[in-house]
Amino acid sequence: MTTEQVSEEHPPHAATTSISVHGLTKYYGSVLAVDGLDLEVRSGELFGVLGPNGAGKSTMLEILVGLRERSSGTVEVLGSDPSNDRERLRRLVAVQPQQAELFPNLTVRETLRLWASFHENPEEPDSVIERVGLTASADHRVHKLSGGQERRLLVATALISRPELIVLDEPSTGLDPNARADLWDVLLAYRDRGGTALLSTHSMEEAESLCDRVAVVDSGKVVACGAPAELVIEHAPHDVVSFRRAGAPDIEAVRAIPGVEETELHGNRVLVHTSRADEVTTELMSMTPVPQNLVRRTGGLDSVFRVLTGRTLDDEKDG
Ligand SMILES: Nc1ncnc2c1ncn2[C@@H]1O[C@H](COP(=O)(O)OP(=O)(O)OP(=O)(O)O)[C@@H](O)[C@H]1O
Repeated sequence: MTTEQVSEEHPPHAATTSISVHGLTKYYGSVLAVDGLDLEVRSGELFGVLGPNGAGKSTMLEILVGLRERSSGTVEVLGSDPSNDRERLRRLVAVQPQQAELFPNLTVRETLRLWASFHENPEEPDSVIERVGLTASADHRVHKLSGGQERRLLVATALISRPELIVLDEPSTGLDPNARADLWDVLLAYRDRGGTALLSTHSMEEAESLCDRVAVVDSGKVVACGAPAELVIEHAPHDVVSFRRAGAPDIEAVRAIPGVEETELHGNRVLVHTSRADEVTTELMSMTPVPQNLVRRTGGLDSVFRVLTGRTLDDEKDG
């Protein structure tokens, strides 16, 4: 694709920042859902908001696209305040909520023709169908599609308006690994054509595999922001060797193994942080009793989240 095609597809926005949020706060009655949140999304990036259930992700996205009023703070999306300039943003921003509804008896092509009719300068439905990998299913009715195909059709309904920005709330929840990978390819291709995407997720794998930059949120606040690899190097550079807590070797003996930097009890697991995972694993396996269900992994965004909040991405907000 040439540079001219890119700019034709998504005329560059004057600023290089697509979304700018400062001190965003949202109360539901006495519940503080978003707590002084700051965020900046650059044009042309795939930006992830990563956090556990209840962290305030959906609330934040809804405020950004003008579906919900904020309690305080400033928000600028593509140069507009979503509270005052909904009409303009409706033309430039496509939104995919957690639960979107399609008409089950329409075919894929009919669905996209219908969605195209809502917009002034839509894309050609067949071209979008091809881009999301649904050409072979173009005449299939929506109720016959697999979960992954349906999700790609939803993204297609968002792409049909040639949005400058696409906002997706947990786009791959409930999909199997292959369907997720297909969906990620569609989003990456959109980004490569010059589009900007903001998505929420509670999957560290999705954030690591898909996103250029990630804001890690907890209890309505950004606790870290950056490229996934940078966040891991900064906050969780060690490997983690973990094993079942029940029947584990004496924890003091584990701590005494050369190379063990830190040990942690988490749920029913013992977590051992080390930058010498080979030697530590060998030592652990020679102990009595032998650690059970031993797993070794390099630090990832889940470790970043745990280091910064003391909880895991699977924890509920008040869990
Ligand atoms: N309409 C509402 N009325 C009252 N409280 C709400 C409402 N919507 C969300 N909340 C509360 O606000 C907090 C943030 O919820 P929100 O749905 O924004 O988080 P989330 O990170 O998107 O979680 P999930 O992944 O479960 O959707 C939670 O404590 C939630 O219970």
